[in-house]
Formats: sequence, C-alpha cells, structure tokens
Amino acid sequence: MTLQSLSDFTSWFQTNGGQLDSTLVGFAEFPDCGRGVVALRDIQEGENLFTLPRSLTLSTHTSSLTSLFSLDAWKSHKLDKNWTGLVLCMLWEAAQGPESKWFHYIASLPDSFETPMFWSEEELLELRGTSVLEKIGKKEAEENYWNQLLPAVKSRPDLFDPAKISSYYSLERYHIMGSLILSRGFEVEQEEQPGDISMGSDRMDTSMEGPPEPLKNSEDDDPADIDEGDIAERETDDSDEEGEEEVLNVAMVPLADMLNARYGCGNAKLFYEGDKLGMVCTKAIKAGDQIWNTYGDLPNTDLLRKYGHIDLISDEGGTTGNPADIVEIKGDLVVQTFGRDPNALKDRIDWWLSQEEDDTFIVETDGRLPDDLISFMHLMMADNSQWEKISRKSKIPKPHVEKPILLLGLKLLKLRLDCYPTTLQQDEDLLKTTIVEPSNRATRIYINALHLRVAEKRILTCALKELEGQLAKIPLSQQGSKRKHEDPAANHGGSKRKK
Ligand SMILES: C[S@@+](CC[C@H](N)C(=O)[O-])C[C@H]1O[C@@H](n2cnc3c(N)ncnc32)[C@H](O)[C@@H]1O
Repeated sequence: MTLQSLSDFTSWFQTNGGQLDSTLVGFAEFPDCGRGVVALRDIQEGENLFTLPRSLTLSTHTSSLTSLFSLDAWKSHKLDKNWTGLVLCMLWEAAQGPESKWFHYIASLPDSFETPMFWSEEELLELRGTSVLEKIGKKEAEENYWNQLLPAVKSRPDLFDPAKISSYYSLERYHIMGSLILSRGFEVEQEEQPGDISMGSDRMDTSMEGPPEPLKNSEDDDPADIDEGDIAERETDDSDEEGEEEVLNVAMVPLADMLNARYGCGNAKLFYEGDKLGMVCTKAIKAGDQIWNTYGDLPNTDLLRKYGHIDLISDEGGTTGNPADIVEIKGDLVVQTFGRDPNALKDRIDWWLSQEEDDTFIVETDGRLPDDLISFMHLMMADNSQWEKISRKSKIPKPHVEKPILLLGLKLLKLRLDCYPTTLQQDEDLLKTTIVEPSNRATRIYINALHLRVAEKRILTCALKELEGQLAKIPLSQQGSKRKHEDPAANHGGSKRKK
C-alpha cells in the first residue's frame, strides 16, 4: 500500500465511525511480514488500540448486495452455505468502485499472495510429502466458482454488468477474494437481537484466524477449519448448521486485519460488544514494538497454506522451527503398514470413523505416537474375536504401548518418511546452502517449502528414535517373544492370538 492509500484508508476509517488514536498506534513496513502495526508509546494491558462500528465490517450482513439479490435467490444459489456469498459481496463491492462504502478499504488490500493456492505446478513439487498439498483445495474452490458464483452472477445482469464479468468476476479475482477472507477474515457473531438479554453485555473476543474459530475461550478449542477447500464440503453437508453459522459470521474487519502474528507473541486481540468492535491490548507493549494479533499459534503447514508465511523461532539449542509444528499421518498409510487389502479392514475402519474418531493422526514435536493412533493400530491388529468384542462393546481399544505397536510404529514412520522424495539429510544440506533473496518471491517460496519438509522430517525422525529407545528398553526375555508372528501386522485376522 502506498503512503497515499494508507492515509486515504485511515481517514476513511475515521470518517466512518472508526476511532484510532494516532499517538498510540502507527503503521510500518516490516521486511519479513509486510505492513504491520506498531506501538507509538508504551501501552498498558487493557488499553483500546482502536474501535470500529460493526457497520464498517464487510460481510454478507453489511453489504447491500444480499438484499438487492433477494434473500430467497441468495439461498437458492446456496450463497448462504459457504464463503462464496462473502466472496461475491466483495467482488460486487469492488466493482462499485468509489461508490462502494468499502472502496478505500478494498483498495488497501493486497492482490498477490504467497499461499500454495498461487504456486505454480513446479513450485508445488517442493511440498511433496507434506500434508499441505492435499489441503490446498484449489479444485474444490474452482468448482464453487463455476457451479455457484458464476451462475449467480449471470442470473442478475441488472446487478452484475455482463461487460464487467471478465474483469471483476473472473476466476482470478475470485481466488484473490477467497485468499483475503482466508488470511484476514474474522468470525464475528451477530449482534444480539434487541430484547435478548442473555449475553448482551458480555464482551466477546475473536481471534484473527482466517478459518474462524469459536468466539469465546477460543484458545481452548480447535479452530473450525473452514477454508476455500472446505466450501464444497459444506455445500454438500446441509446438516452442519454450526458450520453454516460460522460461515455466515465471517467478516472482513478493516484495520484489525493489518496486524501480523507470530508464535507466542500475541499482545492484542479483537473484541466486540454490542455494535462496536475493538482491538484491545492483552499484554503491555513497549513503544516501538510491533502489535501482534494471534492466528492461534498454528503449525507452519497451516500458516503457509492459509497465510503464505511460516514462523521460525530459535530454541535454546540454536535450532529454529515452530514449536506448534506437527506431522499428519493419514489412516490409509497406517492401514498400509499392515500390508493387507484395505477392503478386509473396511468394517473396522468404518466403525472407527463411526465413533467420531479422525482418519488422520497427528505427531507433535515431542515425537510421541498419539494415543488415537495407538488405539487405531490395536483395532487393526485385533484378531477376529477381539474385533467382535470391540464392536459389540463399542469400546475403542486402550492405547497400550506394546512391542507389536512399537514395531508397527517403526514401520509406519519409515513409510511416512518415504512419502518425501528427499531425505532429511538432503534437505538439511539444502537449508545450509540455499541463499534466500528476501525480494525474490521464488526463493521465499522455495525456502518456506524446505523448512516445512525439514520440520516434518525432524518430527518423524525424533519419533523413530523415541520408538527405537522404547524397544531397546524391553527386556531381552520379551524381545524373543513367543508370538507366532514376529510381524505384528501379520497377526490380524487370525482366530486367537497365540501366547
Ligand atoms: C492479517 S494480514 C496482516 C497485514 C499484512 N502484513 C499486510 O501487509 O497487509 C496477514 C498477512 O500478513 C503476513 N504476515 C502476518 N504475520 C506474519 C509473519 N509472522 N511473518 C510473515 N508474514 C506475516 C502474511 O502475508 C499474512 O497473510
């Protein structure tokens, strides 16, 4: 944003009811995270940094497009079901030019991103093996464009000038707006109806988290993972009322979305009360320091996918990484560890999912195999009579760590490591030799992918060592187990486990 557009934006903000104390907060360009907000004097915890009326947020509730389109038609195009409705409002407001209430806000927003959604096929190759690739959701997002947004646009030539479709309602613009929502949208619950006194006077907090998170005590919950890719999923799941509500509550919040975030640095948070939203300092900030919002201390895989950057924090040993990093292991790969036809395990897998268990397992930086993964392995390993008992009692197997689990775990981790085309050593060597030119997008993208791969492989390697250590601790007498099958995977399906 140029200085001129920044000043147009801040004066628009103030003219329209926003309150910003320009002796308290200022704006700066940071080489590693773009524009951000800085404290111009020492700020105490609890001080308001700025406030704005709800009417200044841009959402399907505030844009007049929704009523011009008519609510019935809006619903019949399923624009109330996912982010496509908000994308359409943003596209339409942008097409109104200076006549839009949000003209100066929209003009202040970026139109290029470093999220994998915008990477070339060749650049995406660098993410092979990571869980990011399959979550980008480009195909699903584009289906929504062709099947939902474009038909809605074409249905109302009075609202969407046909001559402007290729410029204002193109697939490219759709992706840009989707990415703006993903990286800047807030979930802002609707104001209580007059007369409803239940929570009217509570001040609620909301985190700057593209994928909106629950509003109160949000740190305690997993963020509801709504992203461009999820749009299609929600479309087909009409029963997900809670999800729909979250979608309907997503709003763009001018100025609040100018704050950057870094792992463990959050010192401000957006709250709302009645018809006002306010950014409040949650930790004392020194003059000159950056004011950080929180995106929820996400792993780098999520940061890259949603925001296009990663967090690298140095630990005491001098290693850099994101403490929130994880590796995802898909249930399919676990099943593969058993070397059996997955169809033979289908009943068990379906039962597992019917218990509302996940099909993906998360290993964190401590390298411990998660309990749900161990339970799942027990389920897969159970012989027929054990399986019959599990399903009859509807009881998930306990996550006991036994030698067969350790052996399977080793096999699984090696299989997971084989998903990457390069080894940890190769990537670590590349990290040492790669020169990043901060002004060069290609090198920034490359290094982010490299860091991501290294972090995942370090976790997997740490988990391997952990399992090897646990195996080594098993007394020799038990090492020469009398189990019939040394490969625990081969146990499955037998009538009774032989002792
Ligand atoms: C909510 S906006 C913050 C304002 C943004 N920096 C700008 O220039 O408009 C979020 C975007 O800021 C950038 N960002 C935020 N925190 C960052 C960080 N810790 N490191 C690098 N980039 C960051 C990312 O591009 C992200 O998508």
